[in-house]
Amino acid sequence: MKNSFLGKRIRGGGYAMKGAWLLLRHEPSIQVQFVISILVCIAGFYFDISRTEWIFQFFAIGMVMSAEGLNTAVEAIADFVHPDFHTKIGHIKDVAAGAVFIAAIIAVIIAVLIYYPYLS
Ligand SMILES: Nc1ncnc2c1ncn2[C@@H]1O[C@H](COP(=O)(O)OP(=O)(O)OP(=O)(O)O)[C@@H](O)[C@H]1O
Repeated sequence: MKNSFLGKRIRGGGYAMKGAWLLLRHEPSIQVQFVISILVCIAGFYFDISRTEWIFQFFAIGMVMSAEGLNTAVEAIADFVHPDFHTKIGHIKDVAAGAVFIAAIIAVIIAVLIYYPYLS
């Protein structure tokens, strides 16, 4: 079982859950995004948004938090392979942060499209 296909998949899932817990426990940006996610979910229940709106909302939350997690991993790799200042490392980190920025902008647009009709 330990080295079977299923055993490896289950172990991989365990490592992934450990990684998600580490992000939530130690990354301030992920913690902020998690709190914002809870708040928009409360807003979703309050305004009784539709099933489709919930799908887009969860998609936006997943997109931003996944991008942030990958950005954290890129930053950690960059600092590990090259702890000193280097323009290339700066460029790599900026690009990774840019991916989070794009996801966040799209999430804000989705939030406006969902909640504007309920607020106007
Ligand atoms: N080793 C480096 N060499 C060159 N520029 C760097 C280096 N480290 C950071 N920078 C620059 O500083 C910016 C911020 O990097 P940093 O690693 O501090 O990320 P951060 O966004 O502050 O994330 P966190 O708060 O999670 O540490 C980078 O986007 C990059 O422009």
